Amino acid sequence: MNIFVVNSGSSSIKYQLFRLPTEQPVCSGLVERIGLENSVITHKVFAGEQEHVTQRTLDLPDHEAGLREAVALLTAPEIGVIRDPAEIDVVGHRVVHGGETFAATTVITKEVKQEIKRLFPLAPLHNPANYLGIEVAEKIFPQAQQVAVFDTAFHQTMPERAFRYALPNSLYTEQGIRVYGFHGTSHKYVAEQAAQYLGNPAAKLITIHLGNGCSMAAVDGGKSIDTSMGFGPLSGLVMGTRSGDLDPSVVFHLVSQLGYDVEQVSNLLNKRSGMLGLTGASDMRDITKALNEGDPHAELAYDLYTYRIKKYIGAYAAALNGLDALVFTAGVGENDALVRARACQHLEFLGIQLDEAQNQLRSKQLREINTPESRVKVLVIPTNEELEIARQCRDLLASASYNALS
Ligand SMILES: Nc1ncnc2c1ncn2[C@@H]1O[C@H](COP(=O)(O)OP(=O)(O)O)[C@@H](O)[C@H]1O
Ligand SMILES: CC(=O)OP(=O)(O)O
Ligand SMILES: [Mg+2]
Repeated sequence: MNIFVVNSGSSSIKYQLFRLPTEQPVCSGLVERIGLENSVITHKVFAGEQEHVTQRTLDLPDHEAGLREAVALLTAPEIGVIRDPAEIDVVGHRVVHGGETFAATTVITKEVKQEIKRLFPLAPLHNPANYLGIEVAEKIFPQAQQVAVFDTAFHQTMPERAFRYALPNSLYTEQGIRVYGFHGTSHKYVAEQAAQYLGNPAAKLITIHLGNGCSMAAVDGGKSIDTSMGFGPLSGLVMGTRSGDLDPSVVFHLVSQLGYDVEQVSNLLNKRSGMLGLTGASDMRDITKALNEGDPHAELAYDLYTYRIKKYIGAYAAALNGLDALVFTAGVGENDALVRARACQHLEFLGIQLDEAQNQLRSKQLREINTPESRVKVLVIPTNEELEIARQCRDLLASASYNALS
């Protein structure tokens, strides 16, 4: 079974082609800096231990252009891994917001697409990109089964005290206003990897996903019990362009005193805040460069970003009533040693001791970056949302409920 997985992030598209039951991908790719100057597509084809890399710098104005470029490489005469798009049996899509409707992986129908569309206002940076990915994939792979895997699904195990807001009950019961949580596919994947590494399925973990969007989860025995994003992917940590936690009074002030309308508030908090608002750049590599050049805005932004992570570590250690490991993952979490060092600074009282030399080492493998004495393990685990999505597509299509339907 050929499963092509499409993960449309807010600034990137990641894709992998799996020929199941083999879990090693046939090829993978990353389209970065979509909508910015000099987008880059990096396409890797795997053959045993060998890896053939093609990289192109070009201007990709949107996700559609990015996905079309990826498919051109999939079928390219010399490096192509398929001859015809018809060889793809299943396209697995990451969909960020599934609301209350989707607690599990779902075959995409017209009704499912309508619901994903209805949720646009709750995830304005993501669901439109995910939806577009589905529409483009339906055109390119018309014979394939299209499947959606939702970021929100993993967090459905949260207890009510964690997922409810202190608002009138009817806003939850009638309008579905509650914490949903996001990046669930990534939190689930790295939490499983960590539990396996620790040899402890009951491990108490804090998973820290730092990409363009950032979130943390408290995971107890494989179940999410709390997470930092909420009704939409806007609350919690400081992100590339999103503010994270904010007193709603700021919104009242923007509207009543500064004349903002809803669209402008959403645009400000989703697209012009976070690291971009503080430094003028949203990509952490650009901010690190500014930091190294002594830019005071970059210094403050780093401080805010890492202090927020540290506060959530404290909160989740309390929520979990103990802690076995911290797990850093995603673009920033896997690569930025300074972020990890500052987020873990002065947490010795919680049993967290980072080993500075281990922290500096670069690797694409799971690694331990705590000192030997550290009571809590600090792990860097490369996330693999695409593999997790492929597994869920496989399980859904093999399930009795799917086969009863078809
Ligand atoms: N080597 C690196 N050092 C620091 N940050 C990095 C590095 N590589 C990637 N990043 C950062 O990771 C972020 C993107 O993470 P990613 O998980 O790919 O995001 P998304 O899936 O939300 O698009 C960007 O801020 C980028 O600068
Ligand atoms: C939900 C979310 O923030 O996703 P991303 O990190 O891909 O932007
Ligand atoms: Mg991502």
